[in-house]
Amino acid sequence: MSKHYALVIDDERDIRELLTLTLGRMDLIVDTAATVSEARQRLGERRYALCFTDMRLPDGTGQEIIALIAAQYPETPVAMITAYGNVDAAVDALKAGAFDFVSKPVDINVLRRLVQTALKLSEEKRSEQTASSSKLIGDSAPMNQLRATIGKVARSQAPVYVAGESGTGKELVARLIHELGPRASAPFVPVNCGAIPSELMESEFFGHRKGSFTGAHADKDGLFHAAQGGTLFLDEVAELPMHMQVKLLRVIQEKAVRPIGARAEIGVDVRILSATHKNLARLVELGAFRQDLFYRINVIELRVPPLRERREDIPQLAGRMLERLAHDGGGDPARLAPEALQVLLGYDFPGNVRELENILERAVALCENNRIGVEDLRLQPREQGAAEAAETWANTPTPQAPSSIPSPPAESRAAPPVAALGDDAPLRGLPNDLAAAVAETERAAIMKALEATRWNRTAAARQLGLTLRQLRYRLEKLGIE
Ligand SMILES: Nc1ncnc2c1ncn2[C@@H]1O[C@H](COP(=O)(O)OP(=O)(O)OP(=O)(O)O)[C@@H](O)[C@H]1O
Repeated sequence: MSKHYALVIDDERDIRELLTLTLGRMDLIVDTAATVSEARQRLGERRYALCFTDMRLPDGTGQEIIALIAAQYPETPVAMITAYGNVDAAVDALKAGAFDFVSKPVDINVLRRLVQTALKLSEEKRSEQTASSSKLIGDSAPMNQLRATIGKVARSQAPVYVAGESGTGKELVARLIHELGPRASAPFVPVNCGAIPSELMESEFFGHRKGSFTGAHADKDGLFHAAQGGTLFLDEVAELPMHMQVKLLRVIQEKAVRPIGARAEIGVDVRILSATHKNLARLVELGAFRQDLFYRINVIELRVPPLRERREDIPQLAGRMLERLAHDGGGDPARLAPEALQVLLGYDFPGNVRELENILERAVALCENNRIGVEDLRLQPREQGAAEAAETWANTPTPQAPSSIPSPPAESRAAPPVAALGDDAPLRGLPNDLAAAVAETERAAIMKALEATRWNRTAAARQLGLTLRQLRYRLEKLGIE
């Protein structure tokens, strides 16, 4: 049986020694920490089966430790060490998320039971995690090959660039690389580079010090800090503005960040994974993405194949998705009529696995007697969608389709204007009506694009000449689900 590690956090040496000795007799290997910051460091270094923490520590509280573990190492159960008879403290600890508490002086039998339960708990949580690793569904040759590659790259520390069309599962792949690697017990921090306003990017990535700019009311840690010891996943990396590309390159090279307003740099140990549905190499050729950064993040390239290149995965994917939908809704899984499956097998899925999910979710809501027929899929005969997706992939950026909503200039991207319509907008004179008319035209154009792309927002945004973030903003504003 493999050895289990426990972490004891207490500023009293006697307690640390006593617990080390006692837990050692229960076959646990014990590390100790006397402060919150030491504990943070230990936790980043290995995966613990169990953790004990005192309530009051020189630089913080046990509650902080519990919160940290719950957020970043959820598979590790924490027990609070409390003073004998201090019921309130014990209750507070449990409320804060501790799985149990031990009172001082420590009763060895109580401790033994606690350890047994904790180890069982930790095993259960771990197997839940492993189950999450098996989320990548599909037994086709390309998927099996992808799985094998993921296994290999997970062990390395090299940056990986995950390429593939929208909805193919790039984020899922990035999560697996993290979960199967040595950083699994540290955080996986996904960040959608297209969703952060350009002017906030530096602060989001590197953090800032209080007072370093208007609105910096308190110190803030950045995403690199949040991913310390773990993995930072830069999704939609092609959306990074040039000035951030330069800064990011520096951080990757120096392995250090300097929060805005800070004097000193802070060392960061973060593995970088990145992805985009765009053709990054092509963007480099076009001068829209820095070549040096491209080489840095693209040490290993992994391609996630579109669904139409692995149609044999469709039945299994659909089956598992219907089970999940039934589980969420609390009934039996819906069944696909053979003709409906046939239609799915022949469809090109421009929005890939995400689109299949959407189609099935809608079909489950529409179908009768839990049986999904062809009509419940609401698929129009043959679309050029897939051809379009593939073309974007090859020729990024695609020529913008004539659109009634032109893309706003870069500097206005943080807060897209309510509308930026052409001269043909139906203007009706009064200011109130104008706003309503603009909204109406905007809604019509968006709905048209969404329907044409089967509600694939990324593809719809592209068709409208908007970034995904701009489209999301408008959807929210117009109250479109
Ligand atoms: N092989 C797969 N098995 C199970 N689920 C999958 C698979 N591939 C994708 N999915 C699911 O499809 C959805 C889209 O996946 P994901 O967000 O990883 O795609 P993506 O390529 O990152 O998309 P985008 O480029 O739009 O960000 C998710 O709900 C994901 O769980």
